[in-house]
Amino acid sequence: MGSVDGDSEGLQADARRAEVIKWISALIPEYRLPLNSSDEELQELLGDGTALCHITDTLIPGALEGLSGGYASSEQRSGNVKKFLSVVAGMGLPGFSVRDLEEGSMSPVVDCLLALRDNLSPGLVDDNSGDVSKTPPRKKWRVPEADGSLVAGGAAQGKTPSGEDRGNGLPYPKSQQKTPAFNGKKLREIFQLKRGSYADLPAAKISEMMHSNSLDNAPTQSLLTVVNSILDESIERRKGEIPHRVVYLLRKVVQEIERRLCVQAEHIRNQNTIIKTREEKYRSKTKALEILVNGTNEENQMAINLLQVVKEEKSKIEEKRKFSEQNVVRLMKEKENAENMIAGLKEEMEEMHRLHEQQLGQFEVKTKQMEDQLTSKVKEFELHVVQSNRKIEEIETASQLKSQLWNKKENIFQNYMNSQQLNVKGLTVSSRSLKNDMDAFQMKWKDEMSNLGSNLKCLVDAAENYHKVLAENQKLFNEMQELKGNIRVYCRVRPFLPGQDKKLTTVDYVGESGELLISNPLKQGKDAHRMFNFNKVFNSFSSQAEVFSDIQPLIRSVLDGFNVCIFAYGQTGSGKTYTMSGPSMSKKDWGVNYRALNDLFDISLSRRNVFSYEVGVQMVEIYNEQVRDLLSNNIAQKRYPFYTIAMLFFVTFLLFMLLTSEK
Ligand SMILES: Nc1ncnc2c1ncn2[C@@H]1O[C@H](COP(=O)(O)OP(=O)(O)OP(=O)(O)O)[C@@H](O)[C@H]1O
Repeated sequence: MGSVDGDSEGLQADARRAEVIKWISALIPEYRLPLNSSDEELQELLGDGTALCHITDTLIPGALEGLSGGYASSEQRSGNVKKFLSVVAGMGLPGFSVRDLEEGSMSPVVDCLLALRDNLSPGLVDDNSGDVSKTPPRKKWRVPEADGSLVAGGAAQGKTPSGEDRGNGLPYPKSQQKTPAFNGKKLREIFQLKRGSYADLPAAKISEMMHSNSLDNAPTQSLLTVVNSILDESIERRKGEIPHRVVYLLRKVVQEIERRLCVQAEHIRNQNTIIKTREEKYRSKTKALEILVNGTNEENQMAINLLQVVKEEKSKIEEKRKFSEQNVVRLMKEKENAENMIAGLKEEMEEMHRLHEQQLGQFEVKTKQMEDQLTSKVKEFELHVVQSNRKIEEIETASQLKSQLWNKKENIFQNYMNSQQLNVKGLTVSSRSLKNDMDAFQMKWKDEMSNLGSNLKCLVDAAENYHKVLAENQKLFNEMQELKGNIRVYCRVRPFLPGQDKKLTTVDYVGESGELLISNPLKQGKDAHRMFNFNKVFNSFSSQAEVFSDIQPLIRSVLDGFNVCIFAYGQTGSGKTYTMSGPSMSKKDWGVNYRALNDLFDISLSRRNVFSYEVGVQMVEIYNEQVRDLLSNNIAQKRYPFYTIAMLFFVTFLLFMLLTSEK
């Protein structure tokens, strides 16, 4: 029987564990486990307490936050499991020890969780009994006995109507905590009432209770017990009404609870302010520490720099030390050399001393000999002196005579020298003035030469530029001529000759742009008027100069190396000779030929410093297919044959007359 009992107990434990697993899976799907999971698997899920905290947080949001605040003891903060256990204990539910969970004895853990489920989420219980229609048991308000924190019977009940979080317990004044002695007698009586007896409370009793301060002094748990009891009673009675006085009592109790919750909320706000102030302080401290760290870094950097400088100094000192060591070695060598030298010098000195003494002996002997010689010579000299004195006297008298003579000569010479010096001075003055004149002349000459050089340079530059500009100008000019057209046709209308009828003109209109309208009165319609277009039409009043002005630019092109041909064409008497040569030799009447020659000479004259031109003339008349040289006086030579080669006509042996000027 014992083993059967054991098996049935095991089955019960499995079923309970499966229930717990099912509940957890329904509550938090991410913790889903197979229903037939073992104790070990459940232990693995719940072991670190995270899942337990998660479950608590889901069921009672904010319950764990309260525990980490000022209402939880230091032991309760140590771990997630302890937090969970503190909440469970606060709700008056059976708990388990941390060790149970650590050692894998899951039975008390399962019991605890099932109790929690029954207490907080009965809706999640899979009720197989079919009593689904039953009203789920109302979640009850309870106050944890250990720390006095208030725990709501459901997640939704953790909030006040204003949305303020009231999930945490209200701290009671010390005088009120777990001291039923403070509860009034009336209230104790009410708390001791059995279920179903609140409705029957006499109004006088309730009123008395309301007027006393028993509600203010009552612990929150007692107040909640009253609320729970009244609500339970109202549920049990179903449609039965709650007496008005009980409702009044209920409202009063609820108001008291709300007041306490408000006080608690205020307290939490104060705590928050304190925490923020502390946070602010910590921030400022952190900043100060950062500044300190920065300062330390700078000092470190300075120390490193100093170390660097010290290293450099050290290396310099090392170098100096090496240098001084080398110096010492060198000085030692020099000392040795000096000592050797001193020894050599000493030897030399001794040798010299010896030689000196020898020479001294020789000198003494020589001195004696010399003294003897000197005394004999002094005697000779004395004799000589006497003779000399005599001679000097003779010479002095002779010299006096000579000096008188020389003085006379000197005076004469002095006079001559003075006159010569005056002459020299005059010469010097004149040579100086000459020299100054020469210098001034040289300076002037130099200035003029330099001016001449700079002018010459300017001239050369100008000439170079002139050539360039001239070339450019010529190019542009000839391009312009080309643009105007290589072949141009001008028309000149001859005026009526004396005696001609002026009314018979056929020229109707002469346009500015070269249009010429000719009318023919003999014809009708379209043929009565004919329009001709030329480069330009000169009317009967156009002067010789006007006609030449349009041809003039081409003459310049000739001197720039271009070939130009100007010829007049027209019937007899139309004015060709008039236009090309002119009616007379007066300058005003000059035709194109004379004006062209005049221009050729003018331009060649203006360019004479740059170019030299030769101008020549040939004059030919072709009349009745006969060529005549108009410049030749020889009548026999006047006629020349045509040679026709490829449609070009060449005239040979023409007289070429070189011209020097237009005259
Ligand atoms: N523009 C003019 N103004 C005034 N008179 C003109 C003009 N043109 C021509 N004449 C005159 O017309 C006459 C004929 O001119 P011109 O001799 O020049 O003609 P031509 O064409 O040379 O004749 P030909 O072919 O026979 O030699 C001349 O008396 C001349 O003075």
